[in-house]
Amino acid sequence: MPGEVALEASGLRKSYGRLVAVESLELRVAAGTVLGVLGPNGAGKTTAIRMLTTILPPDSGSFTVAGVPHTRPTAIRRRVGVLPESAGYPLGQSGEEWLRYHAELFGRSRADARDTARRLLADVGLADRGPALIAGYSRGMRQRLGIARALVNDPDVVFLDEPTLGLDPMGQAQMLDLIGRISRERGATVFLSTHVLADVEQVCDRVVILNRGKVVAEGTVAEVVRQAAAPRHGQVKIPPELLDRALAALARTEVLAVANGGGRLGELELSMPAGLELEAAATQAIKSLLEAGVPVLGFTLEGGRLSDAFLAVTEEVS
Ligand SMILES: Nc1ncnc2c1ncn2[C@@H]1O[C@H](COP(=O)(O)OP(=O)(O)OP(=O)(O)O)[C@@H](O)[C@H]1O
Repeated sequence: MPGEVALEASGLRKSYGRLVAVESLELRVAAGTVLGVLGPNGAGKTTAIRMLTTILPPDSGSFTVAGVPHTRPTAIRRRVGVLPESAGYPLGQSGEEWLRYHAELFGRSRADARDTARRLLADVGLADRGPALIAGYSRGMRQRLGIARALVNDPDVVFLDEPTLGLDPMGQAQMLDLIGRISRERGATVFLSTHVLADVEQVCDRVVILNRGKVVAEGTVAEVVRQAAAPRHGQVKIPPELLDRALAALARTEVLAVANGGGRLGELELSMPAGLELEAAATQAIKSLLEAGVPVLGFTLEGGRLSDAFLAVTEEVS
């Protein structure tokens, strides 16, 4: 359903007693998007997922999932798949039995449920482990089984709460590959709650940063970095013997410079202050070096870092 809106929320709010967990959530997510939802601990990510999957009723506000309004929770549940933050698994069942059971819960016939279970096990790289007891699965295998379970009903929107938590690098890579495929091969929309900024940079089309229950930044990774007015970074290479002269020259500009590796390599790490045009800052730095008689042997500018943007939009109030 390209061009359609998969997820929309307006003024969504939830409090636990006096604590406001989600203050006023505004979202509009196009179908097929992999949306990364970032936020410090307690920002309201899990609460938002619980509301959008109809587990938790909001105090106020409204939302739609795959075009279905929140007033029809049963219809929404048929259209979503969820991998909860700490999913529990029946250790005494095999992966295939467990998936078959869930496929039957969604109304599939026994034969269809068995085929679905086997197909999904293959999709998540567990084809040969389907008959084995879940008790013997590694954490990464359990998480992939959890994704398979979230897909038994061919959902339009898949909610994943911290899916790479506790996985080793291989497990993380497999999980990220799987997340990308959910969008590419199934056309489903993914709501990915995570603390891992690198995961977002790798698989997400768009990002939302939540802080204290509110969206504080939204857009593509590049847009969020720009909106956040985070500092930008670069590196300059100069002859090591001219290090002091270079640092003195740069100290007269608005660019902050620090020598890498104690200065032996002649590499300086540059930090351009937020608010200063990147090109202007770079020009200023190079000009001041050349005017001081310091040859510039190399110069690179990095794209904005999501980690800096994250800190810039969350640190002043946390
Ligand atoms: N059942 C509950 N009862 C009371 N307070 C709760 C409950 N669930 C969450 N909270 C509080 O609501 C706030 C938001 O919690 P939530 O779990 O939604 O945040 P989160 O962004 O998912 O956090 P984390 O990244 O740590 O998982 C937190 O302050 C949390 O302590």
